[in-house]
Amino acid sequence: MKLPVTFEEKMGGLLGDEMDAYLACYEEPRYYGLRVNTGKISVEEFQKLCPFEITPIPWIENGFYYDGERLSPAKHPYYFAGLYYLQEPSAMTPANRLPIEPGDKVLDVCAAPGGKATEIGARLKGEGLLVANDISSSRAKGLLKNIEVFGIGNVAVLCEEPGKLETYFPEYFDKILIDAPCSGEGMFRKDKKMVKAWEEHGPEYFSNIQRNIILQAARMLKKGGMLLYSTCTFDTRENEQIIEGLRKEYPEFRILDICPYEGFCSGIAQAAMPPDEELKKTVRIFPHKMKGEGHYLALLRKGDAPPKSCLEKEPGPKRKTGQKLPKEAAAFFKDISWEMDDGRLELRGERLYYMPTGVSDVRGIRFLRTGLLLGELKKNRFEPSQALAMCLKREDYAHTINLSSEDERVFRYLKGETLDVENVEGFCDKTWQLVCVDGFPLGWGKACGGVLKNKYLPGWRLC
Ligand SMILES: C[S@@+](CC[C@H](N)C(=O)[O-])C[C@H]1O[C@@H](n2cnc3c(N)ncnc32)[C@H](O)[C@@H]1O
Repeated sequence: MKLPVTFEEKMGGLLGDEMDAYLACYEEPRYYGLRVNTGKISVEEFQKLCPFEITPIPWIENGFYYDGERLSPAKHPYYFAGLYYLQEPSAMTPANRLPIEPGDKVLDVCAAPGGKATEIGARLKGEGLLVANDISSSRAKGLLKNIEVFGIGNVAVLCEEPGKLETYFPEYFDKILIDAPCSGEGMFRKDKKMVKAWEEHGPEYFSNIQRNIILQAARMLKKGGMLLYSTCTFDTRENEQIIEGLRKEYPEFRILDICPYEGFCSGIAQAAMPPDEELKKTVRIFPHKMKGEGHYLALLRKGDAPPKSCLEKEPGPKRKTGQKLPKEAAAFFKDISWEMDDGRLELRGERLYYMPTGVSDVRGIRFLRTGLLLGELKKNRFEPSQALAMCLKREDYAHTINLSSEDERVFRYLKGETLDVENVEGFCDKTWQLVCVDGFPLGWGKACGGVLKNKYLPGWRLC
């Protein structure tokens, strides 16, 4: 693979004797990874169920390698059921090493398409709040879809400049993840187009953006909160020097140790002026040292106090919009076993939402979604949403049609076709049916005279 000369010179300076081993990696195939959605299934259960070969990624409890040259896990029904996300192994590390607790308020500043936000959402276990933001509205649409497929309902998906966000969320979040836009040097093997992009916009260009984002994020973090900064590039201007810039501006930020793995390399103390030994606590992932394409990560705490779990001690602003379940929806929700808090219901036009606790008013911010869209009120009836289907467990809803992943009707359902379901266990005429694959919800159908009218979201259908 042809690499830019200036890039090779720089890497030679960074790696010294290891440069030959690093360059040899470009002759090897790239790594493919799959991350289990622990919000839907345990790792053990998934390993039993998984129909193709996977091998554990040693530093990520819910991460696995698969042979991406031979297999297409994105075409399997379990992917549509949100049981896993496909992600390059080293890119799994930032969200994995940010300690998330259910109940935290977490901001993912640069979240699209959701590789880290989906993991954060799974680890919140439905408690607390995930604010997933991306400046690009087209990328934020993909982010929303991935969050919905994963069944994450305690969420706000925003599409805003971090500089504007900070006026709404001063010292608001317990945890913040910045997976910064970067020159992508760790992506060269995975995607050759990244080399050309690097030549157009290199480390100098991105470091200016990163400097601003990290300072804006710092102001949105509570005292005692944790911030994880990551890139998929090797240049010190985008990595250690960004951390150093933050600490010069806000000396209360302390660098924390990151849960180790034998293949991790230390950050580079000499990248700072004067050299800063603390930077050695930050982590570099190089492809010649471990089976991942390349990443940098730094974990920091703002001040000393431990972060407060926001929910019990500090309930969010009381919302005035809470209301009783509209009568059109009440009949439908009798079949759902959730205990719902009426105070969290919000009707906007015809759309009914279930709001997370602790979310502040986001009027004035560009957003794609706040809360879980439950469904829409039509003339005297209620249509449940795709997002609701993905949030449910099979046992949460009274009427389910469960098909085996080997049943060809699963693929026909995903393509949007009407299905013959009269002989399927659980079939019940004239009701909304939750269609499941091996017990995991895929979407809705409406039973009518022995057939199932397909209500799988048109934009998600298999082509
Ligand atoms: C490395 S990607 C994020 C990948 C994502 N975290 C994931 O794991 O799927 C960086 C993202 O930052 C977004 N971005 C670029 N400039 C930004 C800014 N100033 N504020 C917020 N997001 C920005 C880009 O649109 C891009 O989606």
